[in-house]
Amino acid sequence: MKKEEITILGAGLIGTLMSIYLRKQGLPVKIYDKRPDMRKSKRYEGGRSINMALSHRGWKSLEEVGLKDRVIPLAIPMYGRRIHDEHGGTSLIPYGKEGQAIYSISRGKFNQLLVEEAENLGVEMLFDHKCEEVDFRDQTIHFSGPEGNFKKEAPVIIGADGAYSSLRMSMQKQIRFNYRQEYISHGYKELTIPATADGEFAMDPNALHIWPRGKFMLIALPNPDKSFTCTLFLPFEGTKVCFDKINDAGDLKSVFKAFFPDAYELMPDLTEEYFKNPTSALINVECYPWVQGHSLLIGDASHAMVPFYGQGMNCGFEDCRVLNGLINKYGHNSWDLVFEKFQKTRKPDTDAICQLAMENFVEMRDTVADPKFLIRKKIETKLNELYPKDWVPLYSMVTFSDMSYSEAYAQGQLQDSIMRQVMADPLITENWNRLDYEEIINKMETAKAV
Ligand SMILES: NC(=O)C1=CN([C@@H]2O[C@H](COP(=O)(O)OP(=O)(O)OC[C@H]3O[C@@H](n4cnc5c(N)ncnc54)[C@H](OP(=O)(O)O)[C@@H]3O)[C@@H](O)[C@H]2O)C=CC1
Ligand SMILES: Nc1ccccc1C(=O)C[C@H](N)C(=O)O
Repeated sequence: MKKEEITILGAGLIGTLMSIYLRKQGLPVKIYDKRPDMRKSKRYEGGRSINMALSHRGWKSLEEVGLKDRVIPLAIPMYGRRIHDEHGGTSLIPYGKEGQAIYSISRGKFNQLLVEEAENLGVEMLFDHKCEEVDFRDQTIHFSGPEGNFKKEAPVIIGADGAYSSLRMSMQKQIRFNYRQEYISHGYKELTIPATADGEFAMDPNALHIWPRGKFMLIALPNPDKSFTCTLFLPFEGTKVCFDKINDAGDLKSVFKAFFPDAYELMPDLTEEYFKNPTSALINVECYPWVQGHSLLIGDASHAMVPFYGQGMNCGFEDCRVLNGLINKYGHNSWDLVFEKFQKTRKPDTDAICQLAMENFVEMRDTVADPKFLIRKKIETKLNELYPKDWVPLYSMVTFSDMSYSEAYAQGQLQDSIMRQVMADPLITENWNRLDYEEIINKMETAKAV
């Protein structure tokens, strides 16, 4: 039987990785993207990029398509969060066990690598082509491109066209399509800590730096050129420190001097960058179903999450691996079945990670600065050492395993309820090392059985 051509919308990280998976199955694939070819234009240099943190789920997909070794040189390991206090002091909180790290990677070069690999495998790439609308009655796509507007038949469509997906917008016009979007109260601004005059990193390169300040925070992730991409997360308005109240170089300087004094010293271009770079918004999108006829949403198009768990890309890469597994299992001509199974199995997991991503914002900007957070980390690390099968910290389940996100979420809730009881002891700071760890595990097992 002739193999149907698959049309992918979006040449971002997810669309390109999906195309690589499909080509490896011998399927014909075309990708359309509304932007110019990133190899010829400076696509992501808009001052609105947040470095991503590649972790186990992402690496697993890259390994499966044989790309892990080519991505390693683009990525820098970060073994923990380096917390900066208001006086310039720092401390490191490890992410997991010794040697476990998340990897800082910037979007531009990584995306280029995936585009090149896709093209080498025979994927046809059509840049400057915008999907205007999908008509599900006859599976056609309306494009605008350099050759003008045209309509094209597309027997199988995968929408990887991001948080503002055009495929999803067409689905929204169908009946019984559920959609929810939420802009959070905070926005973000990209800033830079450049390499030092002698070409070195200005801070510890193997950590994700956080300046947690309660309602707001600054973070910095390392780049291979020895600079750091920093992201300032502030409320848009309504608080003492917010984007609305920083109107000139003086306002900016007083905020940075008061709250980020050590970072301030390392940012010679702060004023210029701050007023040049846009302030961007952060959106969470949930929708369902993801399927209409032979069209399917994946990646941010189906579940755009806030960036705080560093899982958006990892989750999207896992989407590709799961979808590829289903195609392998049910064959190239069972799209109804494959798409249905995909959305049913995947939706609870993406709901869980969207929720966790929201919650991790509070942890990063606020909780990490509480000395009790460190004690709790120590207790959970010890529980994991003593009972590695029974107690794995939530962060590790999400970041260093491929246990389903929904299972990790449920187990995390359970562990959280036990830890709240443990932490309620007013003498916990002194007593944490003398706790009855077996009793904690038993409590958790009992709660699980209920
Ligand atoms: N670090 C960052 O700043 C960002 C990181 N990401 C990461 O990437 C992950 C995966 O993103 P992914 O799902 O690939 O989505 P992306 O937004 O990265 O990629 C989607 C691509 O589709 C293009 N597109 C949008 N609308 C259309 C259209 N109508 N027709 C054709 N092309 C279109 C987008 O262009 P355009 O961009 O112009 O809309 C973009 O190139 C995210 O979860 C996140 O982790 C994503 C975005 C920003
Ligand atoms: N890449 C990011 C971009 C923006 C905000 C957070 C991240 C993270 O990766 C956070 C990390 N997982 C953490 O929990 O410390």
